[in-house]
Amino acid sequence: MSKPNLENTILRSLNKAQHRAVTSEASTVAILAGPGSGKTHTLTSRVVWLIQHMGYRPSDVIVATFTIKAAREMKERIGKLLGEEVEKKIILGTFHSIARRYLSIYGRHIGLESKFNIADDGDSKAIIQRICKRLDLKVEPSYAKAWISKKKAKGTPSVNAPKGQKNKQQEHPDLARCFAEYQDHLERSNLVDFDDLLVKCVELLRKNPECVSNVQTVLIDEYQDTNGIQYELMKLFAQARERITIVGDPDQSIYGWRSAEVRNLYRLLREYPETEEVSLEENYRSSQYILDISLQVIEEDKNRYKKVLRPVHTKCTQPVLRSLGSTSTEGEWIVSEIKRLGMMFGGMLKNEDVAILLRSASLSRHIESALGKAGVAYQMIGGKKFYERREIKILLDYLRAVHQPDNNDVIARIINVPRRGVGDVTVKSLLEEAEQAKISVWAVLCKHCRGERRASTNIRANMEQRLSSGLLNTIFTLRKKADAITKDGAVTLIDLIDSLLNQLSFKRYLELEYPEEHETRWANVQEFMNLVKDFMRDYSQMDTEELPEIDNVTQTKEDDILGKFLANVSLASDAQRDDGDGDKSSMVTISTIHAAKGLEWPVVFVPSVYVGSIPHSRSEDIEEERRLLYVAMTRAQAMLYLSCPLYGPQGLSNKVELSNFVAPFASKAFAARGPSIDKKVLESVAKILGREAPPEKRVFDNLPSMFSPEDDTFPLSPIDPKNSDGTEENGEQHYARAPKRQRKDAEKCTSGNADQPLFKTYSTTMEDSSHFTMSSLPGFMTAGQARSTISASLAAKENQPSGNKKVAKGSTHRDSNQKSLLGFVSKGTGAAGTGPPEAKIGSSSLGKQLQHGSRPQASVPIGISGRQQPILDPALAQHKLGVGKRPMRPTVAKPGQDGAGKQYPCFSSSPPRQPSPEEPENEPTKEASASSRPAAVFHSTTFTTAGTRLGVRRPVGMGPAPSLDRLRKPFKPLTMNRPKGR
Ligand SMILES: Nc1ncnc2c1ncn2[C@@H]1O[C@H](COP(=O)(O)OP(=O)(O)OP(=O)(O)O)[C@@H](O)[C@H]1O
Repeated sequence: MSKPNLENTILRSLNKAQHRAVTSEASTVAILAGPGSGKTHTLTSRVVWLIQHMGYRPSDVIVATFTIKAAREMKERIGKLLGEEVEKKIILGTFHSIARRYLSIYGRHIGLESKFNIADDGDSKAIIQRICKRLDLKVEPSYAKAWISKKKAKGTPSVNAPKGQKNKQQEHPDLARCFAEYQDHLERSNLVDFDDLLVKCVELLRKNPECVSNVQTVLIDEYQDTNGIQYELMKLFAQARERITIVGDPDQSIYGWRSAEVRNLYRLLREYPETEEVSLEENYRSSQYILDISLQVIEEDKNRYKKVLRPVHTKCTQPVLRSLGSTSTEGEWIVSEIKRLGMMFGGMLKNEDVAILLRSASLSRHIESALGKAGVAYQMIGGKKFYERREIKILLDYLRAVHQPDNNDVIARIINVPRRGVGDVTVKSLLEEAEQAKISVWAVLCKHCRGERRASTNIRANMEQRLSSGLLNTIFTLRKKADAITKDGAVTLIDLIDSLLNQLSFKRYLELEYPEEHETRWANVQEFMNLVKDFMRDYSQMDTEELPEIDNVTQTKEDDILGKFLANVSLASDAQRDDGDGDKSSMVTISTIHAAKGLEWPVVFVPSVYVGSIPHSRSEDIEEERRLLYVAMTRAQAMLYLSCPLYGPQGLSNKVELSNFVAPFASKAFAARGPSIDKKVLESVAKILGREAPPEKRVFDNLPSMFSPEDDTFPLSPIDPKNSDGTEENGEQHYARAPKRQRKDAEKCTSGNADQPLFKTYSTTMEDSSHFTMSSLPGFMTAGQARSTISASLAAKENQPSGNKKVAKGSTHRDSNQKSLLGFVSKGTGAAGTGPPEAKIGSSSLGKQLQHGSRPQASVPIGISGRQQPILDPALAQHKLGVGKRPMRPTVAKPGQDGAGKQYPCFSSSPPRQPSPEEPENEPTKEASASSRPAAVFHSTTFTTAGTRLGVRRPVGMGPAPSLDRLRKPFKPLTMNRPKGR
């Protein structure tokens, strides 16, 4: 590309403020702007401008980024504009990589050999542990390591010469001693740790400014996250000409725990008073709704550096704050919403367009398991998949060994965990010995410990002793316990794992092995316990897995609970495994919020927005937590979903409250459920993403049968089991899972109080089938319904009045307060008003509503007190739909009706009917629309009956596929009116 052309290309892609920043001739330029305002874009353009237009040599330009990913992306963008040859000459990378480059070339000047090695985190930890032990220092090695690192990161004068500077440390004198010894060790070994890369580079450039005498300009990305030593380094890089450009956003400073200093911004403006400040005020990333709501969150921080941020995009859809009953329901809802969006956007939104951003990696388990169950591929950024985390792997290995000790690999992995002084050589010789004797390693160990085999040279007697008192005893004890596990719960899997944790002193083990992150790892262990609890609850209902008995074929009763648990885990982790060669682009991204910085996705979910999660219970800086939520929300381009369960991962003992960062405006600013997707939404999302909206016909044609186009599969007001019937025990069952036996649950529900929404606020055509004439169609009845119908039919023949009598089993008499099917038809009567109100999400409502398990259950009309009740009113029992009769055209909305009613993309199992002029009041009200459901699903019976093939079809006479707008016409009950509120 020729020079003027390139300049044009660059400048054309910029708005006015960006243009000013890119072409500024000031020595120091500070671009301070909000998320999505094009800071990175501007910085990249400035690099190109300075090289192309100002004629700087690429090798005289330093560009420092915060992450390797950001460096890579910037290289790519610059490479495209200037060519790879030019791009390669630019000194572009993270602070650490740039520092390493200088040290390897000029390190000799400060006594550093050019071939120095880098001590990684593990090396540093081991060195410090050895020092503390050797010198008997009275400090925790982990604390000492963190202390040393902090000292270095701050860039204090002591960092270069810690030895002998006794007055610098207020803390324990042993810390200073440890620091000095550690530094001494690194120097003797020609090692440089991560912090030293920066510290030594500062030392080099202070003493030898000529090393950077060529540097024309220095540009820094994500400036708000630089720490003290990085600030010093920036100044030293730029010392020859003092030309610096920084881009940053104080609202996105989220690395305080890594000694990042927001104060560096003020320091820069103070030390370089001539700095030209440019603010970028247009947000190109997010919809207006997303931006507005994110700003509401951050503006609560009254001490922040205020900036203007205007959306360039339209409102699009209102961000969602969804209330769910439990963390597992939350995971399931996210998956259902991802799938719904995929379908309703006709393939325009794919899995790779979705990110689930978590405050802490330990929250990922429910999400991972829901995605795994649904077969949705995902990738993790900023954290390992749950089952791959070290602490979880160890526990699973132990359980596997307990279950099947002859598994050599497992024994080899745990033989020295926790440390038992068994090295690789011993393990190798054990494996060889086992192989020669053709027995398992476990058997070899047992023989050694019983004295039946002589210790080989490598397996010394004292080691045998250690193994027998450690590994062998642990496994033996646990095996006994595992054998005692029974389904009745006298000894449970939880007891077994508790005992395992005790035997291994696992918490202590994590503290010693992972001094800096033992709390997170222990949180994962607790999460693992929750997983086991979930499994145990499910297990008690696992009778469905039994196979029917066959004559003369003996069955073995499967009561191996541990085995079943391990098999479940293996299957789940297999579903979660990255397919190495698979198409990574079709994966949903799960990321920590920290790791999502600087990135963007069309759709973003932020689960577990509750106090304790965000703000995090262990965080010391509440405003940094607020900024984290802000960063998460502003990653979203078109659609943003926040969610909050009633209870945290520990279940009923862990009731949570909506995060105070969103609570004050939750009810006004957020929608309570995912948006309806119509043509307008399709087009506005497409516009934001710069994509082509799919034709409506394609969307429509591809909707599968039994598909609900609305976010209505989960209740808007989840039932709080602790409030539902007063007994926590029941609640626990309720909360844990949607009970398998829906009848039982329905019975429970009928005894609730009318103030609380005992029923789910959603339903499907299938579940409400008993309210439709469809129930009377052949092949669409349960046995119970059939029995009731027959009885009802007989009763109708006898023309018996329903009366007020109590209903006996099998009787066709209705209870006095039970509405007949016709009762539902008559307007304003019956169950109207007893249904739950539309959920209002807010601090007051969240967590107070009742929660109803995780999956839809059959709803039962209020007043029907048990399964014996007739499902159909006698008068209607004889009502038949003529077989083969074509369903009529669904109700067409009248002009002036808004879209608040129900949508109609597919067909109900019930035949549609023509609008009736007598029934204007029966139009669903806004309230009713939440609880009535879209006629979005249909049953294959519809098609069988109508003599059509399976699949989404338009009824005869409907003409071409309706547009999505058309589909959004208010739902009208098809053959009868249902009371409001249901
Ligand atoms: N002038 C512009 N016109 C159109 N799109 C732009 C413009 N400037 C930036 N963008 C687009 O806006 C989005 C956000 O840009 P960028 O990532 O540079 O923002 P940022 O300020 O660095 O965001 P964050 O601080 O959140 O990381 C990108 O998709 C980018 O291509």
